[in-house]
Amino acid sequence: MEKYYESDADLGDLAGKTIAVIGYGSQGRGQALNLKDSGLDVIIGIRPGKSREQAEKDGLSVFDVSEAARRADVIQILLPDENQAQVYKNEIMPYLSENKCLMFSHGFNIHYGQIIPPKDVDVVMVAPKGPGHMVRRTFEEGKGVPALIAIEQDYTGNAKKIALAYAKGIGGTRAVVLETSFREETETDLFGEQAVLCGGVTSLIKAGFETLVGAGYAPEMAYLEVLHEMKLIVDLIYEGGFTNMRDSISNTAQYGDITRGPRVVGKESYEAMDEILCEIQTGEFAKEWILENMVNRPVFNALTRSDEEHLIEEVGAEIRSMMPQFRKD
Ligand SMILES: NC(=O)C1=CN([C@@H]2O[C@H](COP(=O)(O)OP(=O)(O)OC[C@H]3O[C@@H](n4cnc5c(N)ncnc54)[C@H](OP(=O)(O)O)[C@@H]3O)[C@@H](O)[C@H]2O)C=CC1
Ligand SMILES: CC[C@](O)(C(C)=O)C(=O)O
Ligand SMILES: [Mg+2]
Ligand SMILES: [Mg+2]
Repeated sequence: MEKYYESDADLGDLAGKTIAVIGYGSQGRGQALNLKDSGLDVIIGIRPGKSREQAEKDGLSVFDVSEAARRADVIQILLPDENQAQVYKNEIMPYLSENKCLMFSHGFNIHYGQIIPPKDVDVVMVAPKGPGHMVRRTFEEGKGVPALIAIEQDYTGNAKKIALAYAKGIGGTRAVVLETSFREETETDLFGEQAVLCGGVTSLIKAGFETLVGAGYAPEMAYLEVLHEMKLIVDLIYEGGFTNMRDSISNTAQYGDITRGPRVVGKESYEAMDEILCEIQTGEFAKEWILENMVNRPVFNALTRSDEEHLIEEVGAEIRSMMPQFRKD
């Protein structure tokens, strides 16, 4: 894979260009503030509401989406994936004139054909591999979150330079920028969040918690054991891989880890992962998610509510309120 660092990217490639960040949520805010601090000309396209108020409070130039799209040379779409196609069609496409650059941080809408841009624009991706709040926090600490770039259309011949300059502007080249394709980013990102990072982890934590509480242990004990300590263990893996984590834990824990772990994530889990990946590759998941939004998200809402009401959330809120590190005041 091609890898890029600070010296491979030139902020000058965005000199004189206006970047419109469309949407001011997790990624929108993080990326826009970093771009501004990098000295680039950034404006925000957003509907009236909470996000718009926040962007104004942050001192950014704020416009309706269509006006921002009209003014911009680079249009970075950071709306929820499920809203992008409609906003694109009504408020962006009419202003997407020749030579502009259409940018994404996730390939869903391009890869699954929900947005089909005209041929006379660049279409690129700059996708930080981390939550938007961390994109901002890490940048403020003088570091960066790794990012992916992908080039879907290179009409101007400058698409890669623009993508690299943008990645530098948000701090990505301070870590590393990898070049991929829209397909590879979309499929791996969906798989990662469903099977491992979000779906896998929350299901694992819930299963451990329910097993301990079901066997009569105190919910507070179960929470500290399977949720609170999760971050401490994952931090060690993040910093230096499995070996680093295993250097830190007891030999008893390590023996339990390597002999019992594969029993928890066994054949059935591998089969489920294959199935989930297949649903992503065939577009079945994308179709399900698009249709779910068309009928006002009955499954999304019911399952979210049920998890919000889970005992682990109640116990967690109580325990965190006792710990100074979690107090917001
Ligand atoms: N969350 C993350 O960390 C990551 C996200 N991505 C990708 O980045 C993109 C943005 O995701 P994310 O940052 O999570 O999105 P959020 O849900 O956090 O924010 C979406 C923003 O879009 C605005 N918005 C929603 N609908 C409209 C509309 N119809 N017109 C105008 N503005 C609208 C929201 O404003 P309002 O307050 O008015 O609702 C909000 O400011 C997605 O493609 C996602 O896959 C990629 C990597 C990580
Ligand atoms: C892991 C979830 C994510 O893919 C991300 C923060 O990278 C997302 O879509 O939010
Ligand atoms: Mg992701
Ligand atoms: Mg994602």
